[in-house]
Amino acid sequence: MFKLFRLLRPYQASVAAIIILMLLQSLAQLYLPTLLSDIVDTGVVKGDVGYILRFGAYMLLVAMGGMACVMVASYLLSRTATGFGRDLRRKLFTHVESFSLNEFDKIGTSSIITRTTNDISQVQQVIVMMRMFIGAPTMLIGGVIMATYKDAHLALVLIAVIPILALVIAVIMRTGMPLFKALQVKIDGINLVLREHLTGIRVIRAFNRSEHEKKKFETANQEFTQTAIRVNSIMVTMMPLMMLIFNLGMVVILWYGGIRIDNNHMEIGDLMAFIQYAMQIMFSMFMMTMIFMMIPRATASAARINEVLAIESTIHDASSPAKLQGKETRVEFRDVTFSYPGAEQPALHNISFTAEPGEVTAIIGGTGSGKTTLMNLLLRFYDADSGEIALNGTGIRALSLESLRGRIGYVPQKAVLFSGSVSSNLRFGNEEASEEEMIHAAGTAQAREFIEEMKEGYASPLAQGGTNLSGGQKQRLSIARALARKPSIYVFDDSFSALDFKTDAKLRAALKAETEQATMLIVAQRVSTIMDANKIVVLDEGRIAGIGTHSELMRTCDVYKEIVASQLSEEESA
Ligand SMILES: Nc1ncnc2c1ncn2[C@@H]1O[C@H](COP(=O)(O)OP(=O)(O)OP(=O)(O)O)[C@@H](O)[C@H]1O
Repeated sequence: MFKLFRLLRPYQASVAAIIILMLLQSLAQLYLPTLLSDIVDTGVVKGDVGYILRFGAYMLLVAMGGMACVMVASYLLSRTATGFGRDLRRKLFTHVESFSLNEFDKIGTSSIITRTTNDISQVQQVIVMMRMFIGAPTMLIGGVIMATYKDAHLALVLIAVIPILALVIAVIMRTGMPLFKALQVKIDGINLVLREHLTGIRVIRAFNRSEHEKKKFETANQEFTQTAIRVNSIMVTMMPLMMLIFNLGMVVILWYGGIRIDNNHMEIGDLMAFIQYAMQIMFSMFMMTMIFMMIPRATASAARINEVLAIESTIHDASSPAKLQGKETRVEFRDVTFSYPGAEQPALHNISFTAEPGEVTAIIGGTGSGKTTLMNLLLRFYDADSGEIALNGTGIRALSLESLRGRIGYVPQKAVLFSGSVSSNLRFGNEEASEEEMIHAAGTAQAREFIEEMKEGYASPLAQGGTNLSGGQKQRLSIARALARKPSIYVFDDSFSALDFKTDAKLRAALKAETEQATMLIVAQRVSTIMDANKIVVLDEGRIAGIGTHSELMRTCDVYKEIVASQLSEEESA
C-alpha cells in the first residue's frame, strides 16, 4: 500500500499541515483534563470564583482551538483523499489503456472495473482515516504519560489493561485478515455475473434463462453476503469485549482512586482528570481498532491495484520508431506463427502472403480458421510468436503503434459504437473530418438515408453500444467511421454479414470507387462477396491452403473448391 502512497507527493504540503494540526488538536485534548483538575482542586475546593471563571474561559479557548484544528484538518484531508483517488484512477486507467488484449484476457474486464472503482475507494478510505492515524497514537501515549503524571500508582491499572486490549485486537485481526481479502474477490464475482447478464440480456431472455441467471447472481450475492457477515460478526464481538475490559478497568480505577483520596494521596480533581485520560486512552484504542479494521481490507485492495500496475504490456512502441514513407501501403505477412496464451495449438502457422495497394485481398476459411486472428496481428492487438508483418518492407514492431494503427481503417466483426451522437461516432477515428467528408463517408457506406431519416440527423443520439440501431445500420456506421479516417489500409473483418444483398452490392460498388489506392483486406464467409478479389487467401485450421484468384483456386485448391461447392450453385461458381 505504501507504494501507492507515493501518489500523495503532490499533496505534501497538505499532509504536513494535517499532521501538525492533528498533533495540536491532540495536545489540546490532553491539556483539557489537567485544566479541569486545576479548576476543581484550586477553584472549586477553595471557592475561588475568579479562578474558576478565568480557567473556565481558558479551557473554552483551548477546546475551540482544538476544534478549529480538526475542522481545517478534515477539510484538507477530504481534498487530499479525493485528489489521491482521482490520480490513482487516472493512473490505473492510463496503464490499462496500454494493455494488449493478452493482458485483458489475463485479468478479466470485470475485475479491472472492480479494481478501478471499489478497490480504489478502499485505499482512499485509509487516507480519510489519516486523522486517526495521527490522533490515536498521540492520544494513547500522551494519555498514559499524563495519567502517570497525575498518579503513578493508579496508572499501573491502565498499564495492565492496555496490553490485554491490544491482545484482543491482535487476535481478532488475525482471524479477519483472510476474510477481507476474500471480500474483494467476492465483489469481483458479483461484477462478473452482472456484466455478463447485462451484456447478454437478449440471449438470456430469448432462451428463457432468466431464472438460471438469477440463481447465478443469487449465488454470487450470497457468497459476498456470507463473507461480509462473517467479517462483521468478528468485528461486533470486538467492541463489547473491549468495553467489558475497559469498564472493569474503570471500576478498579474508581475503587483504588477512592482509597488514595481517602488516604490523602490524591486530590479529587486529579481523579477526575485521571478518569478523563483513561477515557481518552480507551477512545484512542477504539480509533486504532477502526484503523486496524480498515487496513487489512485496504491492503488487500492495494495489492490488487498494484497487481494491475505491475503488469507490463507485452506490446510496446519501438524505442526509436521508424517512419513510413508514402501514403500507399503494401502489407506483407512473412512466415507468421501465433498461439493465444495458454492455447495448445497455434492459431496461425507459417502464414506468408502480400496485400498490394490498390488491390482487394480477401481472406476466406471456415469458422475458427484464424481469419480474425490474422487481423488482430496486423493491428498489433497481439504480437506474432515468430515471423513478422511488414508495411512497405518495415516490420510493424519497428513502427509506433499510433502510426501503424493510424494507417488502418478497421471495421470489426461485431460493430461497436459509443454513446454520443451519430457524428461523434463517425468522427471517432478522425476528429478533423469536415461535415462534407463525414456525409460523404456515410454516403459510401450506404448509411446516409437512414441517418437523414433520423429525427436529428447526424446529431441524433446513439445509446451505449448503439442499441437503438439495427445490426445492419450499426455495421454501416462502423464502415463509415473507417472511411472517414481515409486510411491507406482497410481491414473489413466479416463486416458485410448483416447487410442485405442489395445494400451489400451498392456498398461494394461505392467502396471500389472510394478506395482505389488503398490496400483492402476483406475477411469473408460468403464466397459470392469476394469472387472478384485480386487475391484470395484460403485459410484452413490456421494454415494457408491456397492463394490466388477465384479461377486459379478453383483449379488448384481443394479446400476452396469445397467452400465454393457448399455455398454456390455450379452456375454461379463458374
Ligand atoms: N482470445 C483468444 N484466446 C484464446 N484462443 C482464441 C482467442 N480468440 C480466438 N481463439 C482461437 O483461435 C482460433 C482462431 O480464431 P479466429 O477468431 O481467428 O477465427 P475466425 O477464422 O475469425 O473465425 P470466425 O469466422 O468464426 O470468426 C480459434 O480456434 C479460436 O478458438
